[in-house]
Amino acid sequence: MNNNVVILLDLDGTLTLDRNTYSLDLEAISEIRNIQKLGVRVFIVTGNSYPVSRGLATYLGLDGVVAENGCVIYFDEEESLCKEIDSNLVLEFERKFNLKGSWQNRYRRYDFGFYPPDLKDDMISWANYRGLYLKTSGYALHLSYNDKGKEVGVNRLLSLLGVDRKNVIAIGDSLTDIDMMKLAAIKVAVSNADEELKAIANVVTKGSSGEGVKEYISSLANALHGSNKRTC
Ligand SMILES: O=C(O)COP(=O)(O)O
Ligand SMILES: [Mg+2]
Repeated sequence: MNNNVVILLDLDGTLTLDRNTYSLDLEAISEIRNIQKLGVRVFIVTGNSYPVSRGLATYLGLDGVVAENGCVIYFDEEESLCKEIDSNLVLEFERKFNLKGSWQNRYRRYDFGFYPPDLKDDMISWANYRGLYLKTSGYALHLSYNDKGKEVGVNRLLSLLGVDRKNVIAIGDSLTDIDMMKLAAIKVAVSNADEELKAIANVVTKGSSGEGVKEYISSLANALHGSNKRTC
């Protein structure tokens, strides 16, 4: 059994049917179930809030989560890793740039989401002047004190897991996945991913979003099946 391979899986735009929907790709989830039977552990690594991410991981039978773009992790225990943003500052940003706050913001403490997702220079300047950082996932703008994004939570998770980086696979679709790719030996971008992510990936799937996840995980399962047969 291969119990030291870890998959870090982005959610929106990766495990979903496409980058313009929140509907999950059920065939990709079925492939995840199969590869977990081979001892591979799968974690959701997302910009979504902790309750949403942990709830989803629980019901999908995944091994844990990194939520709020790296600021909260759950693996056996919950850990918070970033500086909280004062709610008045969140409101000031939302009003100043006439944005719509994510419905999940009431469940967030460190990384807040806003729509539309388009980054503007004046927003970045406003944020940086206050020691804050602004990123876009393509789904939403994200404001936080964490400049390293998902890398912060993934770094902590991997140290808790004690896995070697060579056994870490990361799969994503957007700019906010670039940070976590630094900690993975295999960097997978789905075919409809942002160009900047594809540029640093060492695998680009043929399929888009969930189709790409299904394609990659199915090929990985076949490879692990083959290696398990050889070692029996
Ligand atoms: O929360 C978002 O904006 C997108 O979430 P993701 O990191 O799962 O793509
Ligand atoms: Mg995404």
